[in-house]
Amino acid sequence: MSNIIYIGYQFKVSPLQPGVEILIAELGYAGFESFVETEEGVTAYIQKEEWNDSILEDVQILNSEEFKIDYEFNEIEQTNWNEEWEKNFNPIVVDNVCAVRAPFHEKFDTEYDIIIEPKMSFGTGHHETTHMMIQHILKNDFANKSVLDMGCGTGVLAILAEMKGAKPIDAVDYDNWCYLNSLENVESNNAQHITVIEGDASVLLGKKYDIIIANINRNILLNDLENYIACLNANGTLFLSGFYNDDIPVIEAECNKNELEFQSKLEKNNWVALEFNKS
Ligand SMILES: C[S@@+](CC[C@H](N)C(=O)[O-])C[C@H]1O[C@@H](n2cnc3c(N)ncnc32)[C@H](O)[C@@H]1O
Repeated sequence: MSNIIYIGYQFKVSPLQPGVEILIAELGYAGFESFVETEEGVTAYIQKEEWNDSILEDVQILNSEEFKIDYEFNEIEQTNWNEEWEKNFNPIVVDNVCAVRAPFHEKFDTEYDIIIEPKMSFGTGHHETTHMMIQHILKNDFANKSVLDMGCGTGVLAILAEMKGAKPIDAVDYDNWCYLNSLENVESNNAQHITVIEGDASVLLGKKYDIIIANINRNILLNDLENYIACLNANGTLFLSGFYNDDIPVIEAECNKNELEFQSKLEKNNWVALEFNKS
């Protein structure tokens, strides 16, 4: 881990809001792993091997009449990521009920208290989509339900599902960092019913679940939805996030095609999290 090379990009954004918020969301989906807000915008870090020039083209597309993005970059060898994280990761509490924090934060007086080891996997609860998926899980009955958390990141959603009584739970991510970080977080939270699996939709063949949670992105979801739905038991529930309001028609059409019925929607800063049921 100590010799992973990261490229740090310093983005200047004007005006800061909503520019920084939109930029962080986009960079997260493009593969950047951590963000430090600065007075001028944000510094974002990506593993050198994940880098490709088309990412900056995507960022340029974000330039609009409302805000402008300039950037500079420097290559850094990251040796103590935790130090950065400790300086910048604030705990969050969702709906006064569920805290997501690092081990070095003080414990909250909440019904659910999730500890995320300070690494770089997506899923600290700060992103709108994670936040809304936590809200969906909090609102629904998970007791004794078998659950798949597809694209588990830190494993935060699988851990909350277990805290709500779900079992057994599979937490799947194709990224080795996320796989390792989820394993660590499952242990830190003393979760007993979660199996962490490194892989993509191909590992789902022949599996069955009562509830599937997938917070990934529009294109992966459209590509893999059929595989997820094939694993969903009759009367099962599918929660999807990682896309915007504008993407709902195409996601909903794909779900309807596979006999899923729309149930509910959460929305935050134009990101959405949908609930479907299988008849
Ligand atoms: C937006 S993050 C969500 C993380 C976490 N579930 C949350 O809600 O915060 C999406 C995760 O999906 C993983 N992912 C992306 N494409 C995938 C695929 N085809 N199969 C499995 N995991 C994938 C990424 O590595 C990333 O950890």
